[in-house]
Amino acid sequence: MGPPLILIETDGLLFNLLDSETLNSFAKKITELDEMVRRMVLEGFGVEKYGDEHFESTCTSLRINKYEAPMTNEGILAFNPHTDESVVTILHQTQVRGLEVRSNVDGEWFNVKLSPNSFLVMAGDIFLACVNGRLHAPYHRVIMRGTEHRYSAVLFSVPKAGCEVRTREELIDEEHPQQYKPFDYDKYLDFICADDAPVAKSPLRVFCGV
Ligand SMILES: O=C(O)CCC(=O)C(=O)O
Ligand SMILES: [Fe+2]
Repeated sequence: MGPPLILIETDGLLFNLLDSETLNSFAKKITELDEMVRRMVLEGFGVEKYGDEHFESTCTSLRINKYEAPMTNEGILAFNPHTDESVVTILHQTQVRGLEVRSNVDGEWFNVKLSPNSFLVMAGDIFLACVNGRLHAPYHRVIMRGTEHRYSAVLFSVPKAGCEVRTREELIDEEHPQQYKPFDYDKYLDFICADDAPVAKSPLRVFCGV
């Protein structure tokens, strides 16, 4: 279950998304942030030499989500728990909170409190596969409460259609045995979108775990 895709106004930053010039410059800025983060991670793992190849094989897309106000203070699940099938996800939410991330330590869900001018950067399944599982792709969901609609803007970097995803050899060694077999991104999307897709904390592991 996901929220409807919309292009609509709201308060603050996202208000201007109706205006295509602002939308373009907003998308450009967060695309730059996405690129910077990805370069830093590749550098951090000492595989920056793959940067050009990596960027040539990926693209980005921006999605604006609207969540209807549930008109109750009981938490309503508005987006099922999942990890993103992206390389990197960059998320901005308006003043209505709702995003929750599950702690890797004790499994507790905690509310993400972003200041109005900040963005949340998360690794997705694809980055995990590229670096042999040596990043954490957070399990997250959206819980709605109260009388206000919620909006979020999310930039996903993803492999281009038909691109193979594989772990960089330099990141596989005795201490870090290979975690994922190479796979075709489109086939992974088919797998997670299928009616009988497994409900798993890491569908990637089910799909191509070694
Ligand atoms: O709207 C949000 O805060 C989360 C959206 C999300 O997780 C997604 O689009 O993958
Ligand atoms: Fe997500």
